[in-house]
Amino acid sequence: MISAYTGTQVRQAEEPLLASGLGDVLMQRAAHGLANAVIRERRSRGLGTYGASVSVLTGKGNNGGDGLYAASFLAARGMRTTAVLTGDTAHPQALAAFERAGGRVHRLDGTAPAALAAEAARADVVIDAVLGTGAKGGLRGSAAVLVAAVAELLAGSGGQTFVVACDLPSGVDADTGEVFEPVLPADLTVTFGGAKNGLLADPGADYAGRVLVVPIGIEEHLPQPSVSRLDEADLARLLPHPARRAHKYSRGVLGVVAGSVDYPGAAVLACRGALAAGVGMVRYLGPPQVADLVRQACPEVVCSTGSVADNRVQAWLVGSGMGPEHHEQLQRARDAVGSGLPVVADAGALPALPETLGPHVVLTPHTGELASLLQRLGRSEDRDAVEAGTLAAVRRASELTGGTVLLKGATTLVAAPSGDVFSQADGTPWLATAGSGDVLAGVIGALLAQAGNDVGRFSKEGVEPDVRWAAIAALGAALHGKAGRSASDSNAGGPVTAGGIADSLPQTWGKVSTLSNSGLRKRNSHTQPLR
Ligand SMILES: NC(=O)C1=CN([C@@H]2O[C@H](COP(=O)(O)OP(=O)(O)OC[C@H]3O[C@@H](n4cnc5c(N)ncnc54)[C@H](O)[C@@H]3O)[C@@H](O)[C@H]2O)[C@@H](O)CC1
Ligand SMILES: [K+]
Repeated sequence: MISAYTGTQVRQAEEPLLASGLGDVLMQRAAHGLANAVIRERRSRGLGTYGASVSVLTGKGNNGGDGLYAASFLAARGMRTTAVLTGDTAHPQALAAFERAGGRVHRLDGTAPAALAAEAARADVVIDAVLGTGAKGGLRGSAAVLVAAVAELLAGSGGQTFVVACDLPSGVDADTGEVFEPVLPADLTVTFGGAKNGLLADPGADYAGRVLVVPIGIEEHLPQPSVSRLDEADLARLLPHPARRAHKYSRGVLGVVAGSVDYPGAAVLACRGALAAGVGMVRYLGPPQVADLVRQACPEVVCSTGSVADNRVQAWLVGSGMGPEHHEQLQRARDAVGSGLPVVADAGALPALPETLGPHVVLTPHTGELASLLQRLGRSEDRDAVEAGTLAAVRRASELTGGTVLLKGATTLVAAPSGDVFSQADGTPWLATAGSGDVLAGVIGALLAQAGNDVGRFSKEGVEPDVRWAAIAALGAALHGKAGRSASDSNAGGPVTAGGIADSLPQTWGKVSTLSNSGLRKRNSHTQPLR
């Protein structure tokens, strides 16, 4: 499990060490981690450090101090280092160490930002160490002009310069993932002590590149994380496996109320997603024409045109491929939610549900649907507002409905009403294809049917009973993302179809579930790139 924290949580964890006079030690550990990441990155590209150039954009706080110390370590490896001081002051000890190591200093104050930006953009490595967790808002004044100019020059340069964000890209809010432009997009973010929430939520994640967590000795003082990401070791432990004497009913039966005469394909894709995600059996309920199509595409599915009450299942999937005019299907969706069983509610079902739900009801909106949901609940957020602050929006929807809310996107966020959030970014942009969401609903439905009652499986991993629904949805998002990536890989990195995602699911499941748990557990996420 990869854990993320707010800036305040990290600063509070640092306090006991700062009180014992270890502030400079912590900073040097962070700086070592950053410098080592730069060296490793160059090595992985077949490049050395001697003679290569580094430019550090430096703020006046501790983030700038990290950057200056890191550059002084890199100078000791033979790199040519330049610092651009954006503030009127800089961390005194770190600046002294930087100058002792032979670094050149430019002061933004009094120098044209354009000239400094041009020099910085010619460097082999740019370290963004202007703002860290102490930032209030984004870059301002000449620092903003400098960073915007560097970003523009690098965007047009063909990607020769490697950009590393120190702790987080300056202008990304550590707590929320909101972005205050301009922000220099990083290839790699090296973050200290624990990941920051803003690196695991869009739009902040768009600017972070790969994220590497460097331990600095504060970890035992950190509280429960507010945002977590399941890694492959978690998937290996949490995905259910059939017992030796399992039968199709004990393995979980999923009822599917999806598709309509207008969108019959959604029913097929939801069923294919569910079948490929290990469920014991799928029962489909819907209009006769759709049921015929489902039977032809998936002979494994038991189809009927009956009611929810007549079907014995462990979980329901409702809503994919349904609109407000499909009254009979919507009534089935409401009945499924009324049954008290776990439900994944997608697309057309979202506007038709009661306002108050339980955490066992997993809603799966995209950003537009989440904005509509929030507006129905009396909030003013539109789609742009949701996109600008995905973490806050998904938490708010979960808090207001009492349901578990999964927001689909490049980063998929799943919020439990307790405020716990899972963030998964396992996929590829090729997953943004018609029908992909129907397959995802199928996967989550299948997992709810198989593992919804297995409280112990999740509590062993420290997941509270009411949060397990969010963990199951996050498992589904991870599996779906990895299957999409694998489908694209088998197409040499090319496009995938929703059906292709479903086809890749069993092999993806097999691969992650046979990973050696113990081996992965030892490779703790703290030193692993998050993506
Ligand atoms: N506290 C510690 O012991 C450690 C902190 N670390 C680093 O320290 C950072 C936090 O340091 P700080 O609390 O000094 O905070 P920052 O380095 O983020 O900067 C805060 C400084 O910038 C100013 N500032 C705030 N918002 C601004 C804005 N929008 N434009 C311009 N200036 C602005 C503030 O007045 C303050 O002087 C972390 O991100 C991390 O990089 C690491 O060295 C590890 C140890
Ligand atoms: K930074």
